[in-house]
Amino acid sequence: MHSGNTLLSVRQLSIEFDRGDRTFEAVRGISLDVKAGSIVALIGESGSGKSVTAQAVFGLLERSGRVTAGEAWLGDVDLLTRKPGELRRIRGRDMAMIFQNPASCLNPAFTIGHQMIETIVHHRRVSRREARDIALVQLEQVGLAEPERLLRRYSFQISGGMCQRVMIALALVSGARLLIADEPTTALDVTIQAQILDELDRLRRERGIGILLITHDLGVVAELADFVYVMKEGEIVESGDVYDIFEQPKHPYTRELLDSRFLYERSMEESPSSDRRGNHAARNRRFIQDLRTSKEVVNQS
Ligand SMILES: Nc1ncnc2c1ncn2[C@@H]1O[C@H](COP(=O)(O)OP(=O)(O)OP(=O)(O)O)[C@@H](O)[C@H]1O
Ligand code: NI
Repeated sequence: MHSGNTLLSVRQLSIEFDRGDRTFEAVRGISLDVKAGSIVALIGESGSGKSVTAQAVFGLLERSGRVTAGEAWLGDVDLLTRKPGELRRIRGRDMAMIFQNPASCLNPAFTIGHQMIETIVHHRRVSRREARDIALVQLEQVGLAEPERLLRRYSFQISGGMCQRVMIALALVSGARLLIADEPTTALDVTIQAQILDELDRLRRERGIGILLITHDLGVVAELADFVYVMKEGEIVESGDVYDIFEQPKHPYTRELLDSRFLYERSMEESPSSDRRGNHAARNRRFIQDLRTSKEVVNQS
């Protein structure tokens, strides 16, 4: 599963913020890889440095922050050494990022259509008319009905789930190979969450896109991710195949993380009440075993 080629390779990345007269080291020498066609989860407690890592790779660190060491290779380009203009081009063409609050990334001053067509014209040598057709196809591909109508609407006129799909469509029109998703479903209700996650899974399978997924939802990690990195206080404390991480967490912090949350609320509802008194870790392990069995069945058929 991990034999595919590496899309993103982060090496020894360190990030610092100015805080008044002091500096704060938010990320300390982390390394991670994302391969084509895989979903790599970045998990860890709040404030551990997941989002700033994503922002640094994407070239969107706030002004008070800076990369003090390290490399981030996208193919044979070190993103951290590129000039802003060059980075913008790469960002549009080779990688895309979707955020927790999609509405904030779409511009409320322009229609969805305007923004999609601009993006397409910017990245491909096509006329606006052709760009419009591409936009329609792409919106349909991410499961949006009535794309014609959608093109005329503004971000504040559509639901969060639709907005997130538009963001994914926008990411795709540029032909991105790498997608960074920072808590892409946190702001959405459960049914819509599942649909968006299915969409990400499909992108990975059908387009071979590599996805770096930041999430607090360990159930999502168990179901979708191939590989997991665990962050704590700016460092990666453990990494491994998703099954290994869940079945045999080595670092006390990972164990704590697994103990602290039941992996999948749905299974919680399905399990008999006596089961609920068992400890989280045991139930999580059982959940992972079931998942592994069901995935193996799918792979064999
Ligand atoms: N602009 C900023 N200025 C100063 N410190 C910052 C800034 N942005 C982030 N930090 C600090 O960097 C650390 C890492 O933050 P980050 O947002 O990456 O955490 P996270 O792992 O994404 O947490 P969460 O799960 O809550 O999203 C935190 O201590 C945070 O306070
Ligand atoms: Ni974050």
